[in-house]
Amino acid sequence: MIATLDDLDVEGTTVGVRVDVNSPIDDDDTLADDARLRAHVDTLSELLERGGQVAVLAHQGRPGGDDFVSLASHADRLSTLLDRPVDYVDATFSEAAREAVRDLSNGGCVVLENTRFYSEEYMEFDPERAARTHLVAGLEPVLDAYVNDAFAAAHRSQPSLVGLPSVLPSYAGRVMESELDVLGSIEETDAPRVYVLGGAKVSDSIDVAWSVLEKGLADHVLTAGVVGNVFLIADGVDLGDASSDFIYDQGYWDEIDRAADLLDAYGDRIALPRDVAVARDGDRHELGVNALPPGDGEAAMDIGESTLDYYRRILADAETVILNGPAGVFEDERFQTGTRELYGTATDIPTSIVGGGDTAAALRTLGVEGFSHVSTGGGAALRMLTAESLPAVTALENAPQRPAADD
Ligand SMILES: Nc1ncnc2c1ncn2[C@@H]1O[C@H](COP(=O)(O)OP(=O)(O)OP(=O)(O)O)[C@@H](O)[C@H]1O
Ligand SMILES: O=C(O)[C@H](O)COP(=O)(O)O
Repeated sequence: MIATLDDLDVEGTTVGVRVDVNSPIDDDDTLADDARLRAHVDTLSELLERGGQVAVLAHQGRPGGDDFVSLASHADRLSTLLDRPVDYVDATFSEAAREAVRDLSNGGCVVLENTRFYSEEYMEFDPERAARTHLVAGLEPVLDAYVNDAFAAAHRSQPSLVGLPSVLPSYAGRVMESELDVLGSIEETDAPRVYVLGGAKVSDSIDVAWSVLEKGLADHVLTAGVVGNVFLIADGVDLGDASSDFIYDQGYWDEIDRAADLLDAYGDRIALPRDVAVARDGDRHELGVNALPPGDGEAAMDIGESTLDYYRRILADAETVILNGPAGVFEDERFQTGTRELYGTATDIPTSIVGGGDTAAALRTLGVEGFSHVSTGGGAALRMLTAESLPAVTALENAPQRPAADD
């Protein structure tokens, strides 16, 4: 059983809140998109309005990446979104950070520096070992409680996610709570249950497909995007050099064998595209799989109309649909049809759940709305959709005794 903000006596309490604001970054190293920050406004406002003092912890990017930047601009943006002053300190657990946290008054908020500026935070530990890291030792003395709202990072076993809840009374924030409510009960959703796997993360999608087919969670798996292309090749279709080279360059060539094994084991429940769209003379041009390979240099960039008809027929009987990854290269207007139509059809199904940060952004751009739930998580959502536990969630479940709630 995980405690929530309803169980926390907030007034006068100093709370470390782990959020996931890992976002696209502009050339000047500042935040380019605030969607992930906006998701955490409810949790942070509630804590501040209930008289808490909040120290925000988060990572941004990965060491070596162009988006591995300070959280200064995140703090600025958060101040606007929360409509109150938000401090920022360029330290995470040093004396300067502790001083900034101790200086908070009730209703005060400080953003600490990118947790991954410290090497331990980019390692995976078991919770007990994570509790003995510098970050946890440095922050524990100035925090009374810990709130984890970072569902999108909950598949990582890193100190700020599993170490702090080992030593502090711990609670799920509002984002975490709602994600767990929906994604934690996939097994309880009504069947027939259809998984739609698109996008470009082929290995992850094949893992999900294995798991949900093996566990009997999926009545059908519909493939699209690069995932669909890999399954077509695994099924013996010649997609031509452009698509094959792309799959090879992305490091997914070995996945073709895994896809073939999956087709051998569960082929009757896996649906493959019946046609694809390529760019020909500058326009979208659809080709049935029997007409493949496409011309020189033509890559399969989207699913076509006959695939959409086929998938719509399967979806017509579904009670629950779980979707991850776009059906095509939605960044190019000519190849948005598959994603817009397939996801649009899914909104008519009683329970429709979307996972994947890029997918959520694509749907916003395409104006497709009306799902039962759009997850803030990419990798974390995928893992939950296979009904597997997440280390940061387990850490919350095992967190120590907590003080009584406000009333
Ligand atoms: N047929 C295709 N060929 C090449 N790329 C494709 C194709 N179909 C989809 N894509 C690409 O897949 C990418 C998105 O896939 P991805 O798996 O990263 O989505 P996601 O799961 O929503 O993301 P995340 O897990 O990062 O939140 C897009 O950039 C899109 O252009
Ligand atoms: O964007 C995400 O999926 C999360 O913030 C986790 O980031 P990571 O994959 O770099 O650990």
